[in-house]
Order: sequence, then C-alpha cells, then structure tokens
Amino acid sequence: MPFDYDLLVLGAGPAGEKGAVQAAYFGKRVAIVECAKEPGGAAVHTGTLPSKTLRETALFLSGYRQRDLYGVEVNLHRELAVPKLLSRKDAVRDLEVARIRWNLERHGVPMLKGIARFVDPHTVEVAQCGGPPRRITSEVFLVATGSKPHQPEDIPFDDEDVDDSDTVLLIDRLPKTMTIVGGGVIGCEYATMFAALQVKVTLIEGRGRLLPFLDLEMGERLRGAMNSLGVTILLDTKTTKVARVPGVGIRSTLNTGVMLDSDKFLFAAGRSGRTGELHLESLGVKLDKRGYVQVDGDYRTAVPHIYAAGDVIGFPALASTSMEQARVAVCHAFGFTYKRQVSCVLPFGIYTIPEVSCVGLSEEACNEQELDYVVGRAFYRDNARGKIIGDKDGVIKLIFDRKTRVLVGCHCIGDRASELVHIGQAVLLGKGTVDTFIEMVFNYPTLAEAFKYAAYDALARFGATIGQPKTASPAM
Ligand SMILES: Cc1cc2nc3c(=O)[nH]c(=O)nc-3n(C[C@H](O)[C@H](O)[C@H](O)COP(=O)(O)OP(=O)(O)OC[C@H]3O[C@@H](n4cnc5c(N)ncnc54)[C@H](O)[C@@H]3O)c2cc1C
Ligand SMILES: NC(=O)c1ccc[n+]([C@@H]2O[C@H](COP(=O)([O-])OP(=O)(O)OC[C@H]3O[C@@H](n4cnc5c(N)ncnc54)[C@H](O)[C@@H]3O)[C@@H](O)[C@H]2O)c1
Repeated sequence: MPFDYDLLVLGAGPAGEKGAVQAAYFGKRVAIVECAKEPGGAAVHTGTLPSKTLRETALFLSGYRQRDLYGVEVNLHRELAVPKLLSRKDAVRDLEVARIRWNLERHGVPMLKGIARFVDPHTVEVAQCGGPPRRITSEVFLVATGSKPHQPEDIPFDDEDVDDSDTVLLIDRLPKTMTIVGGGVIGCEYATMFAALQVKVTLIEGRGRLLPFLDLEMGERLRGAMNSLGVTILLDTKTTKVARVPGVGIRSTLNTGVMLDSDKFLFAAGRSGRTGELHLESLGVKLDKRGYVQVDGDYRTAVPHIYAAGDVIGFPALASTSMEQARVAVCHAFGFTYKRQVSCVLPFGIYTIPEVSCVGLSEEACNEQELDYVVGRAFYRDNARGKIIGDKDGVIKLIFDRKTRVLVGCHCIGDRASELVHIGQAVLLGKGTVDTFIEMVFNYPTLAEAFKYAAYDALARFGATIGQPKTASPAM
C-alpha cells in the first residue's frame, strides 16, 4: 500500500523546518507534525532568538555600550525595563514564525498540529487537541523533536521564583538578586544579560572552569569581563539544598556550607532529549540515558528509514548545526548528492557580554595533538573601529601551524565576535595561511582589520621569515 508521504518530519524547530523543505524542494511529498501552537521550536520561542533579543535590549536599556564613550550613566528604569524586554522579544518571535510558515507554505509542506507518537515503524499517530487521533504513514521519518531543560527532582520548580531556561523568559519584574546554577552557555549568557540590567548575579558551576571547550586564555578573559560586570562566580561549587525561606527569598545551601539568598533562582545545568512521547524504543531505536537518540554518521537510527537530527541527538545542540544535520539526513535518505556531510569546521558563538566566538583548535588542543604552533593577537583598543565604538577589551587571536603556516584556530572576544569569527572560518576551510591575512586588504576602519594585525603579530613570532625586523612587530 502506498504511504501517505515520502517524508514525515516530527517537530517544526530549525531541524524539522530545514529537513522538510529540503526534501520538498527536490519534489518529495512531505508533511511536518508540531505539537506547539506555532512552529519555530526552542530557537524561536524559548532559546536562541528570545535570549539574543533580550541581550540586545539589555545592552540598549542599560546603556552598556555608551557608558565609557560619553561618560553618561544611564539610569535603568526597572519597572519599564521588563515590558520593553518582553515586547521586543515577542515582536522578533512573531516575525520569525511568519517566515517559517511562509517557507513551509511555498514548499507545499502542510503542518499537522498535535503530539506525534509511533504506533508501528511506518505509522505515526497524531493526538490532536479536541479531535480524534489521526494516523499517518510515511516511507521515511525525520525525528526533530529537540530537547527540554533538565529538571532534577530536588529543585522546587513549582515555586514562581525558581526557573529553568524556558520559564526565565516569562519574568514580570527585574529581581534585585539572582542565583544561577550552571556555568555552561545558557548560565553564562543569562548571567551577563541580567548583570547588565543591574541584577546582582551569583553563578554557581560544579566544575573548575566555565565553558571548558573555549581556549583557556579566552575563557579567562571572559571570566575577567564577567567579574567586571559584577557577576560573582563560584567554581567547584554545587547546591545541596534549594528552598524558599519566607520573607527572605530562595535560599541555596552550597556544598561549601555557604547559604545564598536571592529573589530569583535559575537552574541552567543541561538539557535532555525530548523523546518520552515518541515510543521510539519499542521500534528498536536506541536512546541514551538522557533520552538522546543514537544515530550513525548519516543521522540514521538503528531503524534504517528513521532518521534523527538536531537537539534530539545531543551535542553540539545548536540551531546552526541542527539545521545542517537535518539537510544532510534528508539528502542521505533520498540519495540527493549535493550535500553529504556536516562541515567538520564548526563555529561556536557565545552571546555573553562581551561576545565570545571560536572555530578550530584552541592552544590546549594544539598541545594535546603535539602540534608546534604560533599565536598572533590583535586588540580592539589598537584598532580604529575599536576606538570609535569604545571596546577596549576585544581581542582576535589566531593560531597557526608553525611548519605549514596554515591557520588552525581562530578565537574572538568582544563586540561582533560571533560575526568576525567567520573570517577565520573561511580561511580555515580554504586552508589559508598567515600570508592570506597579510595579503588581504580590509575595509578601514573595521574590526575585521584586526585579523591582519593578529597575523602580523604571529609573523613576528615565526622567526626570520621576512627579513630582520627593526621593530617588535612588522605591522607598520
Ligand atoms: C536559552 C537558549 C539559548 C540558545 N542560544 C543559541 C544560540 O545562540 N545559537 C545556537 O545556534 N543555538 C542556541 N540554542 C540552541 C538552539 O535553540 C537549539 O539547538 C535548536 O532550537 C534545536 O533545534 P531542533 O529543531 O533540533 O529542536 P527544537 O528547536 O527544540 O524544536 C523541536 C520541536 O519539536 C516539537 N515537538 C517535540 N515533541 C513533539 C512531538 N512528540 N510531536 C510533535 N512535535 C513535537 C517541539 O514543540 C518543537 O517545536 C539555545 C538554546 C537555549 C535553550
Ligand atoms: N550561544 C549558543 O550557542 C547557545 C546558547 C545557549 C544554549 N546553547 C545550547 O544549549 C545547550 C544547553 O546549555 P546549558 O548551558 O544548559 O548546558 P551545558 O551542558 O552547556 O552546561 C551546563 C553546565 O552546568 C554545570 N552543572 C551541571 N550540574 C550542575 C550542578 N548541579 N551544580 C552546578 N553546576 C552544574 C556543568 O558542569 C556545565 O558546565 C548547550 O548544549 C548549548 O549548545 C547554545
């Protein structure tokens, strides 16, 4: 019997949307099932875009960027700040939802509303609110149901002042004090955002360092910037008890014996795969202990016609990689040859204040691989555009293989870091060398021009390769 569809996609977040339209573009009959009211997933409703919009609004309302430039202290109006924060976030959400709806529509992909679960390997039942369940068959499936915040049982999430990364966006007032557990990407981003809004933030991290995937030097620069912003960072620390104390707020008792009271408590210590409703294991699909779907290099599960992509398969769990994984999965499923794999050169953008971004190897990774390397740095304070915008702390750091002169790592901290890193990414992908940056002409004045001076800085450390320098750096 023919199937209803060639591809049924479960979940309309970044992975589901891009996987669905990829197959439809090449003429496949595709539908997408979504249980939320609107498409977009965590990226649009609870994660990427709302948090980045909050960041921009926080920077604007706090006058953070202008403080040092004009010597103007912006007085934050605490009561007005929250409605402004929320309305901007909602406006961006609505625009993005409209874009996704239009993208699905123009590719002829219907969105079926309801919670999906498998009833056999080729049939999904969609439980519709207020209507009878509907059964849909498909030749191929893409599971793109994402993830949800990890909620340990000993944290009282039923208290209105105890949040996870989904509910923190529903704030109705700015707290004076906030305790955040988890020094991962979410914890660090929200810590700096709320600190910029003059909330006194304490960040608790169980390990000895924040964001251990960052180059150590850049991680330390970020830690210093967070301290300057007023964030208190407690490393090697865990909570042993979290509870409301009437008249005081939320009290966190730490393993060090310290008791920390705050108006708000945010638990941001990891996520788990949203697979509970799908009945995947009964089909033979393997999950790990956090509920993440196990896939092979082509994003295929143990059941060959069921693919999975995005947050539901775990690391790196980014909107950027989720979209690309879904495209690759669909290309593999239907034999489209134009795309076979996700690039091995993946950038990371962390939207803390200041922004941090990286691609390629850190110094520590070079040392682990016993790679002889050369580092070059350029500082925004020495860059004309950096002076104009008043960012004194920004740094571009480039790492080159000493033998081949090829760029192996690019690390940026400061304004526009997550945009600038793509210059490094393009050079990495093209196997460019230190000389690539020396030859390039950059617009002036730009932050991008700092790449040239980071390369000159490295060049001076390569040794006598360009004659005998008369000054410390050949970048005249
Ligand atoms: C606070 C925060 C900030 C972030 N910031 C960034 C960032 O700056 N950059 C970045 O790249 N990434 C960021 N991320 C990560 C990014 O949001 C995710 O990687 C991305 O949303 C994953 O996309 P996805 O399609 O796999 O899953 P999701 O976006 O989670 O979408 C899954 C969809 O499936 C639906 N669904 C679930 N179960 C079912 C079911 N049984 N039936 C039907 N539908 C179902 C859900 O309703 C949802 O719409 C952030 C995440 C958080 C939480
Ligand atoms: N800019 C971005 O790309 C961006 C932004 C936000 C989120 N995300 C994605 O969202 C995902 C989840 O982020 P996250 O920050 O929740 O998770 P994470 O896994 O990145 O970090 C969690 C942190 O919490 C710590 N931790 C865990 N349990 C703890 C405890 N009991 N006490 C103290 N510390 C504890 C861990 O050591 C870890 O450092 C990530 O995979 C990330 O890719 C990406």
